[in-house]
Amino acid sequence: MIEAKNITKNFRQVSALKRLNVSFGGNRIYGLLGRNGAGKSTLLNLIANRLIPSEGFVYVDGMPVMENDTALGRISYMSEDTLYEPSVRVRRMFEWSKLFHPEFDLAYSDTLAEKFGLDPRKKFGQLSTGYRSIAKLIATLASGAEYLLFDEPVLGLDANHRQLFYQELLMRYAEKPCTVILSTHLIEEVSALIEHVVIIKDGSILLDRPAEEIRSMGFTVSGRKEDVLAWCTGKNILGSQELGGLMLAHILGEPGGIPEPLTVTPLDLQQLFIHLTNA
Ligand SMILES: Nc1ncnc2c1ncn2[C@@H]1O[C@H](COP(=O)(O)OP(=O)(O)OP(=O)(O)O)[C@@H](O)[C@H]1O
Repeated sequence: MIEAKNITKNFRQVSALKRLNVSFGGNRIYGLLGRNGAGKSTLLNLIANRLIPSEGFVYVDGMPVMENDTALGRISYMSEDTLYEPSVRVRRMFEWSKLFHPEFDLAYSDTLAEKFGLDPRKKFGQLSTGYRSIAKLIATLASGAEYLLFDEPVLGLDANHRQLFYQELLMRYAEKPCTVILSTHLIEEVSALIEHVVIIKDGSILLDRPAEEIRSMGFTVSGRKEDVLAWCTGKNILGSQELGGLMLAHILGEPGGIPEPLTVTPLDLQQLFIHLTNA
């Protein structure tokens, strides 16, 4: 279990995290969501001991992460920042990772490199933006760590590579149980993967719930515009979309008795996110 207890992080005038308490564990896939500047990267950097909290502590399986190689060895963190020298070849980067993560699976990283079309003989600095992300993704997927942290993992990846990453992540997760934290703005793309949602707003936790529970907080009703509008009067509407004569309305609460011509589907995570983080 990763536990962030009473964490405050100040950068001069900016208070990035404010007395935040959150935990991640139980071999689940977490979606760490929040608008730009909410504090997601700061939280991940604190968990991975790349930043020191102004107040509070981070524990991994009961051990403080600060200057604790055993605790840190259980975490593999793919961050937006690049820690690798441009002159390092990709294969060498994987070999170095094995020094820190003894369970690192070099055969698996080679297989992944082939699947993504990444040439492991290339120097890190010669890679395109997308392939730099891919090299870092592979290093985390193959790390063998118990906790896999991804900060904007698919930044710069094309649609095919994004899909491949999600597939490989699920395969890795199925084969070797681990706790995954995915910080991303692509909510629709990851909503099927996420089992637990943590939303940060202005440095505090706004929502920390199983995805299933969130989906049952509301529903989406669709049908002919006039039927939807008539039925929705007086309901707690999060938002709506129109296409031709059809309309989708996202509503908080229980569906109750919905008339025949309308269709009900589970609430979309992205709609709820927009509603909760807009104010
Ligand atoms: N090194 C730093 N120095 C000063 N301020 C910082 C630093 N790092 C982060 N901040 C500030 O802390 C706040 C949280 O930033 P953070 O990068 O954690 O947000 P985020 O949720 O990851 O945002 P995004 O989705 O845009 O990447 C922001 O106001 C940011 O400007």
